[in-house]
Amino acid sequence: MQKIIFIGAGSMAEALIHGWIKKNVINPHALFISNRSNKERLNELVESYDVNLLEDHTHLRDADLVILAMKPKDARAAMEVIAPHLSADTAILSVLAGVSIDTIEQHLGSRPIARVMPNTSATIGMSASGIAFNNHVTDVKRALYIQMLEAIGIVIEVEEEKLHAVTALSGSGPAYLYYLVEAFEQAGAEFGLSKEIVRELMVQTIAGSAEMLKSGNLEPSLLRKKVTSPGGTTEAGIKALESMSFNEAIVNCVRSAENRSRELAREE
Ligand SMILES: NC(=O)C1=CN([C@@H]2O[C@H](COP(=O)(O)OP(=O)(O)OC[C@H]3O[C@@H](n4cnc5c(N)ncnc54)[C@H](OP(=O)(O)O)[C@@H]3O)[C@@H](O)[C@H]2O)C=CC1
Ligand SMILES: O=C(O)[C@@H]1CCC=N1
Repeated sequence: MQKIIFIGAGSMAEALIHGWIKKNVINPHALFISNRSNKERLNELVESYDVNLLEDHTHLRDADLVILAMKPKDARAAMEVIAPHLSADTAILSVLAGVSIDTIEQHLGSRPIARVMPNTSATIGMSASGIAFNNHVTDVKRALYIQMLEAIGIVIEVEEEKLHAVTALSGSGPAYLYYLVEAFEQAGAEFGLSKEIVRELMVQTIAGSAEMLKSGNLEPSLLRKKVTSPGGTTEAGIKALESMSFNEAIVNCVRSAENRSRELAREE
C-alpha cells in the first residue's frame, strides 16, 4: 500500500506505526499522520519515524487505507471532517473501542470497514488483536489487513459483537498486568527489595509463565497446581488471594471494561 493515513496520532497510533516500521511491514513514506491540534506531537512522530504529515484533508482522496485512531468521544467530530474528502471505496480501519462499524458507516458511508482491537504491545510486535470486518471488505483485503496485524502480533477474527469482550480482555489487558507488577513492586519493597530487582524477577516470572502457557497445552489450573506445594508458600499466598476474592475481582474488572465498551458504543 502506497498511502495509509492515520486520523489520530496518540498512544495506539504510535504503537502501530512503531511496530509496522520496526517489522518492515510498511515503508514510513507510505504513512501519513494527522491529529486535532497537537502539532508538537506530530513533529515528534515525523522526527522519530520519518513518516509524513497529512498536509490537508484533500490528500485523503487517494488513500489506500484510513486508520481511525482518536478517542471514541472524538470520533463523530473527526469523521465529520474527513467524510467529504474520502473516495467512495476508501477503506477504513478503526481501532476505536466501542464504536461500531454501523456508526462508522453512518458517518462515512457504505465502504470497506475493518474494526481492530489491538493493544500497545504492538510497539514491540507482540500485540493481541481482535478483528471484525463488514461485508464490503474483499477476501484479498481481509488477508492483507490480517497480514499487517500478524506482523505485529497475533490476530483473531471475531464477530463484531465480541469486540467488546476482546477490548476488555486484551485491549485493556496490558494495563491490568502493569498494575499487577506495580503491586509486586510495592510488596517487594516491604522486604527491602528494590523496585529494579522486583521488576527483573517478576518480568521474567510473567514471561516464563506466559511461555509455559504458550508452549504446552496444560491448563493454567494444572500449571498452578504444579507450583503449589501442599502447606507451602504458594498455598499461603493463594489463600490470601482467595480471602480477598481475587478471582471475583478479575472477573468484575473485565465485566466493567466490557460494559464500558458498550457504553462507548451508545455514547457515539
Ligand atoms: N491506548 C491503548 O492501549 C489502546 C487504544 N485503543 C483505541 O485507540 C484510540 C486512541 O486511543 P489512544 O491512542 O490511547 O488516545 P490518545 O489520547 O493517546 O490519542 C488520541 C489522538 O486522537 C487525536 N484526535 C482527537 N480528536 C481528533 C479529531 N477530531 N481529528 C483528528 N484527530 C483527533 C488526538 O489529537 P490531539 O492530541 O491533537 O487532540 C490524539 O492524537 C481510542 O479509540 C482507543 O479506544 C485501542 C486499543 C488499545
Ligand atoms: O482504555 C481504553 O479505552 C483503550 C481501549 C483498550 C485500551 N485502551
